[in-house]
Amino acid sequence: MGRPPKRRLPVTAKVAAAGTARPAGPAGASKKAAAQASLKHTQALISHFHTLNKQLDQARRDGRDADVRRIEAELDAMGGLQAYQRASLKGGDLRKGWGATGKWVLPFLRAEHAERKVAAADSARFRLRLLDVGAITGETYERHAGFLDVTSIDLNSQSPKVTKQDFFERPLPASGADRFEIVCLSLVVNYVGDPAARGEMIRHSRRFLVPRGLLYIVLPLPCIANSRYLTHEHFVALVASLHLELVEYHHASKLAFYLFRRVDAAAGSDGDGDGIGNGNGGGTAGKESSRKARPTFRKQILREGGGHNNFAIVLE
Ligand SMILES: C[S@@+](CC[C@H](N)C(=O)[O-])C[C@H]1O[C@@H](n2cnc3c(N)ncnc32)[C@H](O)[C@@H]1O
Repeated sequence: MGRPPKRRLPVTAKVAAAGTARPAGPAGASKKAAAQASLKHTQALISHFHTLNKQLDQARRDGRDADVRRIEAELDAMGGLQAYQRASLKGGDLRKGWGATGKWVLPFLRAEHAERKVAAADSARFRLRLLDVGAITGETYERHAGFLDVTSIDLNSQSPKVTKQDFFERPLPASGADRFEIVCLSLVVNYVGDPAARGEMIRHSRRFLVPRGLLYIVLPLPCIANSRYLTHEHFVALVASLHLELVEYHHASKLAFYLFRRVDAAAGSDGDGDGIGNGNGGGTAGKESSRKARPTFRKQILREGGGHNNFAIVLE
C-alpha cells in the first residue's frame, strides 16, 4: 500500500508557528530534531484549528446548525481557543522568542514617537498609545513601555494584562481620548475565517486611529505572495481604499509586514471610509452617497493556475 498523500496545511497556519524562523545553530542534532518535531506538531494543531474555524464560519453563514454544533464540539474537544493560543505562543517561542512580530515595526514607532512628542502638551511624559488586537499574553510590546502606552485585547485573554474583548465589539471612540496612535493586527486578520469579516476588521481598525495614526498588519507571507485571490498590489489598493496609505512594507521569509497611515479625505471627496466621521471626536454617520462611491474589493482570481492558496480579503 502506498503512503497516504501528504496533507497540505492551510496558508494561515503554516507560518503562524514557523514565523521568521532561521536555520538552527550548532545545537545538538537530537535537540534540533526534537524542536523540529515540536514545531511540526504545533503547526499541525494550528492548521487544524484554522480549518475548523473557517468551516465554522461557513456553516454559520449557510445556517447549517447541525454542522455548527458538530464543529464547535470538535473545537471544544481540541481544547478550544486556549489550545490554539498555547500553540501560537509555542510557535512564537520556537522561532525567535515572543515578540518577533513586533520587532520590525519598532524603528517606525520610535520615529513616530519622536515626531509626535514635539507637539505634545507634556512632551517629557508623552507616550504613543498602541492598541494590540489579538495580544494573547500582552508581552509583545511590554519592554517598550517607556515610549508606548499599550492597550491589549484578545478574544481569549491569557493574562491579566490583556482585556478579554472581541475587537468587533469594542465601543467606538467617544472622543480623541479613546483613539490610538497605532493599532496592531499581527497575525489576527488571517485568524478570521470569513473574507468579508477580514476586510471589516481592517475598516474597523481605522475607526480607532487618531488623524495620521498608524495601522500595523502582519500576515503569513503566502497570504500575499501565493494566494489565488490576493496580491501585494491588490492588498495595498484595498487598504488604501479605506484611506490608509502605505508607509512601508517588508516581506520576510515567512511573514509579510505592512505599515499604513490614516489619511483623511479632502472635503467634498468620497468620505473617509470609517463611517464615523474623521475628527478626534465621536462618530457621526458617513453620508450614504459617499459610501456608495467607495470601491468594493470582491473575491476574484488574480493568480491563475494551480498551487495557490485560497486566502482572500473582501471589502463590501
Ligand atoms: C495567532 S494569534 C496572534 C498573536 C500575536 N498577535 C502575534 O503577532 O503573534 C491570533 C490571536 O488573535 C485573537 N483574535 C482573533 N480575532 C479577534 C477579535 N475579533 N478580537 C480580539 N482578538 C481576536 C485570537 O484570540 C488569538 O489569540
